[in-house]
Amino acid sequence: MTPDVEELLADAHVVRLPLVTRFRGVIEREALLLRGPSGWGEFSPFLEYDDAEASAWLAAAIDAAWGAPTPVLRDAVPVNATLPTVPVDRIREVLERFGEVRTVKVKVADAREGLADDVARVREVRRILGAEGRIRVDANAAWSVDQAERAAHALAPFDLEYLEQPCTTVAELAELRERLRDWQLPIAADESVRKASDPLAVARAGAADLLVVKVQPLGGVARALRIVAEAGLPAVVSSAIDTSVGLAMGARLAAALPELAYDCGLGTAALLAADVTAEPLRPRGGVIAVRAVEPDATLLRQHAAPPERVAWWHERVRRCAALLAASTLTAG
Ligand SMILES: O=C(O)CCC(=O)C1=CC=C[C@@H](O)[C@@H]1C(=O)O
Ligand SMILES: [Mg+2]
Repeated sequence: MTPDVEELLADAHVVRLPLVTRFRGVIEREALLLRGPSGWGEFSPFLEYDDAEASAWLAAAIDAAWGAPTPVLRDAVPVNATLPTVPVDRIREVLERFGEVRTVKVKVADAREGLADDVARVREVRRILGAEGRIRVDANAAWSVDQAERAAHALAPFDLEYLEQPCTTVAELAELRERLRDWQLPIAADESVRKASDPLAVARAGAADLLVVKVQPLGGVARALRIVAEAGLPAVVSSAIDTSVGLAMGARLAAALPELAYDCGLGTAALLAADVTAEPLRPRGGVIAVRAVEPDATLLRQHAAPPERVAWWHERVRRCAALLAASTLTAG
């Protein structure tokens, strides 16, 4: 059932949550939460995204709040810690927020820094985790093929689990994968899946060893499951720095995947200084639970975005809903 826009906005709440540290250049996260007959959904495309891109995120929120829930195969999902580009002396404090995790994703290739900063951060994470820990790095498409190859060499002593979206294009990823063939350093595709007009192109080109999948940009759990199945590659479910409502959507996807070989990037409630529920989906013992999340009315009020931002989000929902009505994305 596809609700009309008035139904979508009938029980919608716009929140603005502080982060504990800068991430993607922001220190606050805005999200619109909406309630339908199946529960709560989150609509939180980043502010700079255009309506065409944001409308897939709305389809995911509608799927969560109005759709039939997908059957799940597990009740907990192992997660990684996510380390933003903080100075080395803050690493321990940020990682402690995630509790006991065996895997850390380190953000690298920040435009304000150089490779030496990335190496220093990864070295410190390896020191903290010990030899058994797993470390992956995420360059958010910032490197050229040469830069990525150089970084792979510089980071080799720290035994990386994989390199996430080192370069922008599928062709670049394919070339890098070829150059790293003897290194046994897998390449994960993130932006090449979630921002691509064809999310399967990267798999078809043999340009990645695994996919990072996010429920909102892929248009919902069912659509993400189909993409993973058709790609035929291992998948890591990750958040978009969601509130606990969005993380519950991610946990449902992770819990529905037939195989889950990697820890998922769903521990990010630990990066929020506030959440919409008194029981956030924060990692405990290296996992998050697979369960529904009900926002707390007091917290929704306490973290309500200013009226002009609420109006902005409502308009965005209206425009995206119009786009969805004209497309086939909500058809399943
Ligand atoms: O995967 C994780 O560990 C957490 C999520 C995460 O890193 C991201 C969430 C949202 C936007 C992105 O910049 C970033 C990513 O690229 O994976
Ligand atoms: Mg990424």
